[in-house]
Amino acid sequence: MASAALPPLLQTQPNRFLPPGCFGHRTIPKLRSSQLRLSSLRRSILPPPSAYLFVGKSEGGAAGAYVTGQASDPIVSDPNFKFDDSSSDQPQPRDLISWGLLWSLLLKHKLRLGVAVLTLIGCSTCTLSMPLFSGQFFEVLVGGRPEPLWRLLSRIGLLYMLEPILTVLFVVNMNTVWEKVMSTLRAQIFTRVLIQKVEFFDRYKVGELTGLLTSDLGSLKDVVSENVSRDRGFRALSEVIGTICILFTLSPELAPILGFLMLSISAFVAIYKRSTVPVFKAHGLAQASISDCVTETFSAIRTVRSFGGERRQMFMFGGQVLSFQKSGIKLGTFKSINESITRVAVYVSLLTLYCLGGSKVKAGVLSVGTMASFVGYTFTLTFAVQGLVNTFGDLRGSLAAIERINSILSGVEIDKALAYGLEREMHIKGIDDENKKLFLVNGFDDTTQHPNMHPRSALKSVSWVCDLAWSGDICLEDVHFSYPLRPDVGILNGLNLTLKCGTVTALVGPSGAGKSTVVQLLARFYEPSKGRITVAGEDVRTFDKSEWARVVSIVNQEPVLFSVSVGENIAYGLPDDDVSMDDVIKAAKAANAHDFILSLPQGYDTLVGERGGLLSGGQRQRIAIARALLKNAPILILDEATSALDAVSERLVQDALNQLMKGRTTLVIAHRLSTVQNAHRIALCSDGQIAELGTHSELVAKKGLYASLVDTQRLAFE
Ligand SMILES: Nc1ncnc2c1ncn2[C@@H]1O[C@H](COP(=O)(O)OP(=O)(O)OP(=O)(O)O)[C@@H](O)[C@H]1O
Repeated sequence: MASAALPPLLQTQPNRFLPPGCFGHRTIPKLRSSQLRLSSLRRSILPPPSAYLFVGKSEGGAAGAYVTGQASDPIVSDPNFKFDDSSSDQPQPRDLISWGLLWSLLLKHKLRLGVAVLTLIGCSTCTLSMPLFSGQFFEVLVGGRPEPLWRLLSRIGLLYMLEPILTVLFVVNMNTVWEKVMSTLRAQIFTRVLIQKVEFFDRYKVGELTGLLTSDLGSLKDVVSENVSRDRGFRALSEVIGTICILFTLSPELAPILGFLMLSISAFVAIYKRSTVPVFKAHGLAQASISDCVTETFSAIRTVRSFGGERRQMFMFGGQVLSFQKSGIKLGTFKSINESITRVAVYVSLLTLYCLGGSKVKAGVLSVGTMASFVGYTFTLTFAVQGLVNTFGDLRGSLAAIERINSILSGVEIDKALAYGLEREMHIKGIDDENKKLFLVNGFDDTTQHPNMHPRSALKSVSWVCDLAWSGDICLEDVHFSYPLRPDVGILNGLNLTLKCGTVTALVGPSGAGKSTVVQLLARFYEPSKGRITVAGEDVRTFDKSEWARVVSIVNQEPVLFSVSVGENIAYGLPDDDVSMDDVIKAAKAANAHDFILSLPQGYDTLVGERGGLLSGGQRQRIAIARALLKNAPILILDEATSALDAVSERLVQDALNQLMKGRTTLVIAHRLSTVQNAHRIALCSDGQIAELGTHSELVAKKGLYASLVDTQRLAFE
């Protein structure tokens, strides 16, 4: 099909294939006051403003043009386009968080940064002037300075007034800039995790990923927000530099003593820097495993209870707490050694200063005032150097956190078909608010920020995927597949299966045969390693994944609900649209869920608890069906959707499913063969292939594996 003949991506068109009673998401009216607001569920990630008109060239010379400003999607298709995710379009891994990136994010707040720098100079100048005024004060007292005392005191008073005002301005501005930078980083890292391939989530635990966004980014945040006080961070640095300059001006002979102090401390800091990295790293990892253990324990609390696993979980948690404690103590020891060495260096310097300076004052070479200033500056330097060392410690922790984030997220596991589709949508569905700006960062990530340069800009137009799915068969052609984490184990070995349009195909077979794997491939959580999946003859890889997600609905044994209200869970069927309450109720009625929802304490506003834990299995299932009804996708996958239910719930859910299946291309996976005997076709999957195919009676008559499975189940029932 030529892309030019395709309907524009944004064109609002009623779906001619909609079964009666279902809801086309393009035609849902705008949000009214009585409608659900889904702001808590909706998040947007948006493109660079510069990207509204561009022409790109994919790697390997595949040309692709993409003009988003015209509310259409004439993505030029390249007949030679290769669907190889693994080779040519893989960018070289590079650090996700780099100094360059942080700098470019900071520069987005030039004005505030400018104010922060000026106020930093101002308050540091005030601080640095104080010992000088103390010296003058002593000079006036001993009569070495002819200035009246009140004039000097009024100048000191002005200084004392200015310093806190400038400090407030510095802290507020610096903090605001950093908070904004951190929000952008958080949003970008969240997005980066979100668009990883599914195997990434097989590899990393939720706790580890949570740790990236909480503790790791937290330590990066602290490096500035915890270091804006007087004796830390930039102020400490400016005070160290300023103090040394003043000391050299006041007394070129005494200043080298303090210079030596600085050198020795800097040398220590350098050694400290090298030696504490592994300790910080271990500390961060220990913290991540604590959060991992907490997440796992509490999310599986019922399993823990039912097995009496509390003691085991306690010991597991205790072990992790102890290793966190161990690394924390080690870290503390490093810090204390550092502090002591700093202090020793300062005390030695002070003592030297008293000896040398005292003798110079006695000899009349140095005034009492200058000597008093010198002592004052030594203390200023003491605090500033200590603060600087602490800041270096925090910086070390942050560098270790950045290293952790980079080591997890700088790989090349981005699901490019998903990222590209998401990005393309963001070009179109702009939301002009602060939320959008969080994701609008030029140059943050090559893969997601420059769709014009993306090899996938050569993908064909996607706007007709829905039409194809409503009208064409789905074919799995010679599909081979191994899970990325177990590449040597072949799960599907040349599987061929056609899901005829608008009919129900059941996939049955022994446990481990690969039935759910077929579902994962149809949902495009993974792509086949060989062979292809087509819709009306088109390879599904020609469509971006976010568009494909709109045409496939999955209802499985354990539907996951979000911890929001019942209504919002149903409306999640169309997460990007404003869904009216009427449509939610219609979907709930069709799913046999309306009556029980009304009996809940707050009806559609009742919160369902974490993962829907406040509802029964059957209720959760019917809400999931209502959600799928609202989604109105042409392809429906039911993966053991009723297997966990009792007889009454099963009947209610089955009625709802019958409603949902009408007119859709449906794949049903079930162990209980009685639930699929009315399917138009039954495919028996064995060893990653379709071994038998036909209607129930055909397969029973064949007396093959299916017939023996039926017999086994009948015997078990009797
Ligand atoms: N994410 C994964 N990574 C690695 N291997 C996996 C993964 N998921 C499933 N497998 C393996 O793939 C094989 C097929 O699993 P699949 O879930 O498709 O079987 P099934 O036919 O649906 O089984 P059942 O009827 O018991 O649900 C199994 O051996 C399983 O261990």
